[in-house]
Amino acid sequence: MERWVIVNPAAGRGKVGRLSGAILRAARERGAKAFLTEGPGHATELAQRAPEGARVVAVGGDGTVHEVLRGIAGTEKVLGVVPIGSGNDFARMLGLRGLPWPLALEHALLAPEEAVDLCRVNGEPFGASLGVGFDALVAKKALSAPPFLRGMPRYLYALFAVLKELRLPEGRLLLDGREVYQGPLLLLAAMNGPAYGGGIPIAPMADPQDGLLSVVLAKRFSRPGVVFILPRLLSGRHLSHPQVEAFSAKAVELDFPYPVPAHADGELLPEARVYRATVEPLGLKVVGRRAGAKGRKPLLRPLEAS
Ligand SMILES: Nc1ncnc2c1ncn2[C@@H]1O[C@H](COP(=O)(O)OP(=O)(O)OP(=O)(O)O)[C@@H](O)[C@H]1O
Repeated sequence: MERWVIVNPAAGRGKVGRLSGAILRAARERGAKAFLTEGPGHATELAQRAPEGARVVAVGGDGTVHEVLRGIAGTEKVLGVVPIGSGNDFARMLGLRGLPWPLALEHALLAPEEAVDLCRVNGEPFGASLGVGFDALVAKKALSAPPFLRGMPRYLYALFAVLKELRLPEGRLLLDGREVYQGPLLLLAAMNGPAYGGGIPIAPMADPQDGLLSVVLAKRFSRPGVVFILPRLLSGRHLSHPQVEAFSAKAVELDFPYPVPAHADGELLPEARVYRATVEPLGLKVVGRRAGAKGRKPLLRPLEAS
């Protein structure tokens, strides 16, 4: 089996760039082909070029994983991850965080494969998360924040800028073809894993092997309402809020009277009026780690057992 390692030097706010020489060397010493990405979209091209059945390891954060996933979804290639990004929610979903990179690389290259659900939105694959509405608006606003703001201050700036001009769209939500909501909508998250945005536990109940999307709907919120729910969201206590509802479904359709921003795995999608998300149960081969994690109940069944 061929092993390809795709390293994004821009991930982890430059950390991957500083380590890239050592990572490429370590990968090649273990018999893998190793590549540095040259810009956005390159990881997808490289992953597409890997031969059928290859193991393709993404070194970086969720953006890198997302790009590699776009290149391998629907094939027999296996996705491995060395999480060194600023957001590592896909790795978190697989129980892969906390290993120093040399061990994470060793694991990604050599550990047995498992399978998780493969999700798509408007045809585009995603690994851990889809967010429509407020959180995507904040991510979009962060792109145009003053350049001297970085990390958390950049997101706080974007959050308050979006809050200032908050206007909730009217949304209509259908789950498995049945309308479950029509009205003002702050955000909708359709999740394969429990967290997005670098560990925000928006859907603590999500299980990447249940063949379902875990859906969290935040309905009518005022500006102070958004500010007050944030600490509850950060500690996973938001689901009992009267304007928040949780569901699970195989198919999610959300439509609006005008285009509303959305992100998949933290990457902004082309803005659309209608978002349709689906799940292919256990449709993605990955190298996970939950089964072996210390003191943890195994959550990912080995491929043979499914
Ligand atoms: N060589 C490159 N130069 C600049 N950007 C690149 C390069 N290769 C990939 N990228 C882009 O880097 C972005 C960030 O990657 P990733 O999300 O993996 O890292 P991160 O540290 O979690 O970053 P962020 O927190 O900004 O999402 C991706 O959107 C990807 O398109």
